[in-house]
Amino acid sequence: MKLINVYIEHLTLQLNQLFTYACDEPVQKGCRVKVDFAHRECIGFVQETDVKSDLKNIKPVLEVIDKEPLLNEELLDLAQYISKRYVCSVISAYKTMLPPALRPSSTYKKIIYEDHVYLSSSTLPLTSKQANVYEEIKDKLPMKASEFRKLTKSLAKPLIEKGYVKLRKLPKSNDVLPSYIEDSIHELTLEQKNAIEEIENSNDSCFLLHGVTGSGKTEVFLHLAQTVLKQNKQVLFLVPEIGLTPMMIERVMARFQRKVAIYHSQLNDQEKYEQYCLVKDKKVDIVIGTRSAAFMPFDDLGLILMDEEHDTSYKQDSMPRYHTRDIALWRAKYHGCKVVLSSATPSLESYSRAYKNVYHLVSLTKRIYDQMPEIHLVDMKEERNQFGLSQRLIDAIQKTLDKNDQVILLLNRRGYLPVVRCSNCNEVMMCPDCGIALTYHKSNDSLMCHCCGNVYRFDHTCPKCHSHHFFQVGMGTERLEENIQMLFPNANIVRMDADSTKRKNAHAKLLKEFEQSGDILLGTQMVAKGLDFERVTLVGILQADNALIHSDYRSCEIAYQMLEQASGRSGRGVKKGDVYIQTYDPGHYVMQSVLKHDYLGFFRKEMSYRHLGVYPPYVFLCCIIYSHESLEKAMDVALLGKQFLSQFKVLGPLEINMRQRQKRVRLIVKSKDETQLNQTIWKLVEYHRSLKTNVKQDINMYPLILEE
Ligand SMILES: Nc1ncnc2c1ncn2[C@@H]1O[C@H](COP(=O)(O)OP(=O)(O)OP(=O)(O)O)[C@@H](O)[C@H]1O
Ligand SMILES: [Zn+2]
Repeated sequence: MKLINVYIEHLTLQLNQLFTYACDEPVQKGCRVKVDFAHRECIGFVQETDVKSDLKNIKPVLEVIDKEPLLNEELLDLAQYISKRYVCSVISAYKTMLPPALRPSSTYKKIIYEDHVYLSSSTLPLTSKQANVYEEIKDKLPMKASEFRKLTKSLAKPLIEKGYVKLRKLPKSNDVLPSYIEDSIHELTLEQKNAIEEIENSNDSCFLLHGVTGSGKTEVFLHLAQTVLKQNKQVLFLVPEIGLTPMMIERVMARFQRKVAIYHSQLNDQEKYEQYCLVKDKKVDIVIGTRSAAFMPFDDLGLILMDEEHDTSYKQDSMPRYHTRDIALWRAKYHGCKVVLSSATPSLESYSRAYKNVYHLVSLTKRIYDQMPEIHLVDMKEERNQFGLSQRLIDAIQKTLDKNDQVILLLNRRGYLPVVRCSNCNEVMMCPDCGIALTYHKSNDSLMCHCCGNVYRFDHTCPKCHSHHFFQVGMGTERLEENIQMLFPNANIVRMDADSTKRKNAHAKLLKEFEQSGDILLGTQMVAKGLDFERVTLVGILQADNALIHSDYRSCEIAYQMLEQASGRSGRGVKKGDVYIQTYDPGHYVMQSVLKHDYLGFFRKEMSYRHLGVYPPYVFLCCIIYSHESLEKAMDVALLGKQFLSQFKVLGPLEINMRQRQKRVRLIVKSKDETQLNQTIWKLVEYHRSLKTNVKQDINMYPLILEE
């Protein structure tokens, strides 16, 4: 009997502990096996084969699930890197990397297959009717069996039985691609040409393409991709959010006129599996997708393009809490290819790396039509607020609609009322699990917690004093839509937020609708990103200060990025654009930097604050959250953790919002030395296990956002 070592997923286990089983079938590293673990059937992931062991009573493997490894050598190595860097289990990395249908979980889902009909040959006699149909259909094969039956009706069966056609099972397929559109070929601007040459002629491997909004970065991407595709290598286009995939897909398909693989969270399990196989079986050489697309099984990657590299969606906020940029850099190194990170508002981390020549900085300083939109800071202290809008913004909207141009309005808060407060007793409706105010959603007449997502029925009665009256203060996108429709009854309004885009392909549909017949697109930060509509000449940003109020160390960076990106949607074509930003704090350096489109000024100022406050990019952070139903217990264990980490500067323990009725306490660890931090956190995991406590310890290495 041969022995193998497998990873098993189990909560109480030490991270990455290996277990030995016996297996007489041939099995390779990276295959799944079914094993008996603690009297339960579990899925194990083979890590080592031909193992020697003196252990007695080694149990046999119950079943070998995969004949071939699910992950190639590169991805197996990548999982080790993720585990090490983010202090998580290798198996959690496998889970993230694989499409759900192949995940090493205990209840793995079956892939759905369907019959396809192939041409075969036979000498058995056919009736004339059968022969006629056979002649007709012969050239159209192969096709799906369901289609075949529709075409041949009662003759399907005899044709199959007599062996003229054969059935074969293939994974069920759904086409997720839009149809091709025409490409618009532009002559490159001088800056674009220089950028492309600089990247292609350089021996460096990582580039930061910093170009102002509307400077044609995507065109640079397409040219770089073209060169690599000609060498028969693969290209990966990463975008931060599903909302940005439709445009990228359209532009890439228009340019290269070929099938691409798409990967994002709105695909169902079957579709994900299919897209995964397209890459695995080398049927496509272009992949477009969000975070998880970074794990596609490429075998000859020639280029990675990461659009809007500053976007925080690139970091996964559940285990493994990886950042897509790290994955991109790791894979590029493995394949010996280039990575281009691009943004009009790079993250401070990336820009400072470019500053120090770790990344090669390439800049596009001008828009294609060379006019940045004009920013108007609207001081709301001096304005009458009508339905959340200032008169100046209302006038600007009217003027824009009169010209038959389009408007984008950003309000980064969804729902109808952000806080529901009883006007009799002042009671605020709260989420019992999270302890934060619930948002009223009018469309389904219910209250929703934007932290845990729970929805509560709302009978418009105060649970404390039974009054039926509530204050109507504040507004989310749902209410804004209502208000705007009232102010501009003839305008065609499209709303885009998490609620209106739940359904599959909703982003693409809403954007198409806006492009073809919309006057006003309003929504949350989704409308601030990447959109490229040349008729948009006005952007209005409401409650712009919201983003600044958070106490997070990165709030100002995120606020600046959102405001500058949203502004960047205005006046991208020949016509000049305007932007109205409604704020109570027009003097704030974030507002002043946006006013002048001054990224560098913002960068310098923000860096000086980070230096003073000792925050990234000057140090590395780790955020640790202890959760338990008892606050005291969570506190006690957090304090032990803090003691264990005494060589570092540690902030906390601090109580933060609870979740699922669990009290939560947070530590923030700062270190100038990345390796030392990583090694110590690994030791902390062991230390925590040795405490044998039921307080949960949750580790987030290099967190982007601390406030949860
Ligand atoms: N050389 C060119 N000549 C004319 N139009 C161009 C040229 N290059 C790009 N464009 C067009 O300019 C518009 C803006 O380009 P693109 O979307 O690539 O900007 P971007 O730099 O990615 O902006 P953002 O960061 O705001 O997303 C697009 O509609 C694109 O088709
Ligand atoms: Zn909640």
